[in-house]
Amino acid sequence: MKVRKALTIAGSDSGGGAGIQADLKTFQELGVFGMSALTAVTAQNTLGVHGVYPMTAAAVEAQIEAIGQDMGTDALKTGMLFSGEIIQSVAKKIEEFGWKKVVIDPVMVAKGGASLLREEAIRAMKEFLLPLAMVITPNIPEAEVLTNMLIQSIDDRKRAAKKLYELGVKNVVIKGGHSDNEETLIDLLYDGRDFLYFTSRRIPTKNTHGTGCTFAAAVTAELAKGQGVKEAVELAVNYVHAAIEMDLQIGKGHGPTNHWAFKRKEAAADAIYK
Ligand SMILES: Nc1ncnc2c1ncn2[C@@H]1O[C@H](COP(=O)(O)OP(=O)(O)O)[C@@H](O)[C@H]1O
Ligand SMILES: Cc1ncc(COP(=O)(O)OP(=O)(O)O)c(N)n1
Repeated sequence: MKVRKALTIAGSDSGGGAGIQADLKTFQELGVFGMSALTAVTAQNTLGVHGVYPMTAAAVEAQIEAIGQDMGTDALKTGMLFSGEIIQSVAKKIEEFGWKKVVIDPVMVAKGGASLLREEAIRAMKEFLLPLAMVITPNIPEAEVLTNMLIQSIDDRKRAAKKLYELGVKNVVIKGGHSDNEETLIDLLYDGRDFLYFTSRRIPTKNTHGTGCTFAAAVTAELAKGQGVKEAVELAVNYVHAAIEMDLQIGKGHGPTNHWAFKRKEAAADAIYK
């Protein structure tokens, strides 16, 4: 059996719901071997971010180098990158190792409002990282920052997706969690030619901490297994939906999602149809 590998380059969430913890749980659940390069440690729980302690760019490079020199990876994702300097180091290493299945989750702000990316880093992200992306997965506020646009309608989102594509990203997913529709959510995929709409029911819950990380990690895991972008995004939409639907009720604030849920749902469906 060939073991598929996926790398996350992201920050640590001590609360376990977002960041590298969410990524590694998702990789494991989807059957790929997870590896990590840490960009920052956050002291975080369901109530918010209480401290951010970035790694040096040299430490981030050394971790990626260690993985690239020995194990390699079938796909990678980036999450919290914190500074322009770290972004440049990450982009340099991705190019050096010639990695192509690159998923960029342009993490900027945590749910409670804490900044996870310095303002000066946005330019570096657009200049150095986005041209290397096979897939980018911004939420609506992140897409607004990256395109300098106000996004209120689906047509705005389509225009923003085209702008991001023009920056060199091969596939753009603008997620719909922050839209004002209380019934349904649309995650939109643009591949430079067609728009695809993944529609799901909005689940009324405050326990959505780490949904963005989990979504991008699921896309990465599927790409690592050899799936196409459309199939990977479709799986990610379903994976996150199950994780929100069967929430865990942990903590006093915005609780984490349930990374076991997707497999449990699949197992239950298998049992029914046996
Ligand atoms: N309340 C919800 N019910 C169902 N799906 C949701 C809900 N909130 C977010 N999602 C899904 O979670 C994923 C992440 O969405 P979004 O909230 O836009 O990103 P982020 O977590 O990065 O802010 C998307 O697939 C979105 O459709
Ligand atoms: C360490 C770390 N990385 C990323 C995030 C943001 O995660 P996201 O999935 O966008 O979830 P919310 O913060 O919006 O719940 C984070 N909080 N911490």
